[in-house]
Amino acid sequence: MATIGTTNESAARLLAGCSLEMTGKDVPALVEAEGLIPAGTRVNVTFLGNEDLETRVAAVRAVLERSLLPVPHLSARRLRSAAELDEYLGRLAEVGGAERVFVVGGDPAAAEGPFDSALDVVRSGALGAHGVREVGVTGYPEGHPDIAEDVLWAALRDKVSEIGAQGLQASVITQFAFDADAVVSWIRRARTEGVNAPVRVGVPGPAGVKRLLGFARRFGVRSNATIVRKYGFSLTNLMGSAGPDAFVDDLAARLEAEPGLGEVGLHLYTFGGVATSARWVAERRGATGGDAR
Ligand SMILES: NC(=O)C1=CN([C@@H]2O[C@H](COP(=O)(O)OP(=O)(O)OC[C@H]3O[C@@H](n4cnc5c(N)ncnc54)[C@H](O)[C@@H]3O)[C@@H](O)[C@H]2O)C=CC1
Ligand SMILES: Nc1nc(=O)c2c([nH]1)NC[C@@H]1CN(c3ccc(C(=O)N[C@@H](CCC(=O)O)C(=O)O)cc3)CN21
Repeated sequence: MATIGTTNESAARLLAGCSLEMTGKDVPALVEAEGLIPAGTRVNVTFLGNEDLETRVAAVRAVLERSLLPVPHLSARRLRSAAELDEYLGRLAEVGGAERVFVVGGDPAAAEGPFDSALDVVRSGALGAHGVREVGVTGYPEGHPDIAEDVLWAALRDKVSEIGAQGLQASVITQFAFDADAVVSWIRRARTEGVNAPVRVGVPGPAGVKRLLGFARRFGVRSNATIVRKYGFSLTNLMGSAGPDAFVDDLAARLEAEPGLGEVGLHLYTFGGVATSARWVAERRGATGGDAR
């Protein structure tokens, strides 16, 4: 059927440019995934509270050594001083991994240093000074448990316009979600808010159902029974694992039915399963006929 064929093509396109995410502890998994991840793939490196600067830099180097593009995260509230921001960006520039960063506010309820929000980090001017050219920021298709909707939209507009004013390229990665409909509505709203930066839709890679629902609870991501069943979870088998197959097909079909949403891609939160996610993308691309770049 023609419609299915076309949808498969757009799913393949989403998967072909898909970015991944890893923590400092995932370097062995990245090594295991060697050969499965196409050169030029963006790999985000998280900024967890329980990892230090050299662990993060080592992960960025591991990404670079595999001809992949590192996107190190900076967590505004976790930075204890402007000097710490400078030191990390300096180390990233030294190893050749400072071109792209992703800036988040950070989960701590209060700032541990001078930066209360991602915008504060952008405004410091430190990014461009260290050679950053692309700055990613967050998006929340289903809202944030502790931040009001109007505050989130104002923050997004302000960040994207400040990044542009500094001559840098803005992009958005959304918090993971299980409901493609909510995601598409959010992108539509972003465009009407004047946010025209490329959006990467965040979705969990294949992982254990219990683990995924645990992370969803921890980060305040909506996961009611209807939505998660549609996503592909089996709630009667919590020991099983679930992948985003249905979500990606659904998203691809919706994007195709609604051209004019601008540049939209995919981002996989791997939650400790970099190799599993890389294998899943490789298999799905094969299955849907997507070509390697
Ligand atoms: N979406 C993602 O992939 C990730 C999201 N986060 C979390 O998202 C939250 C906000 O980060 P951004 O979206 O970059 O917002 P942001 O830094 O652009 O801030 C937006 C507004 O919310 C306030 N804010 C920032 N962090 C907050 C927090 N933890 N609790 C309450 N208010 C906060 C800021 O002062 C500002 O007014 C943080 O909790 C952050 O840790 C953290 C890591 C990854
Ligand atoms: N609000 C919010 N805060 C975040 O920190 C966050 C989000 N949202 N959205 C998704 C991304 C992905 N995040 C993460 C966080 C931790 C691991 C992780 O593997 N952590 C462990 C294992 C913990 C466990 O198994 O429970 C670790 O080794 O630290 C992976 C992705 C952080 N992210």
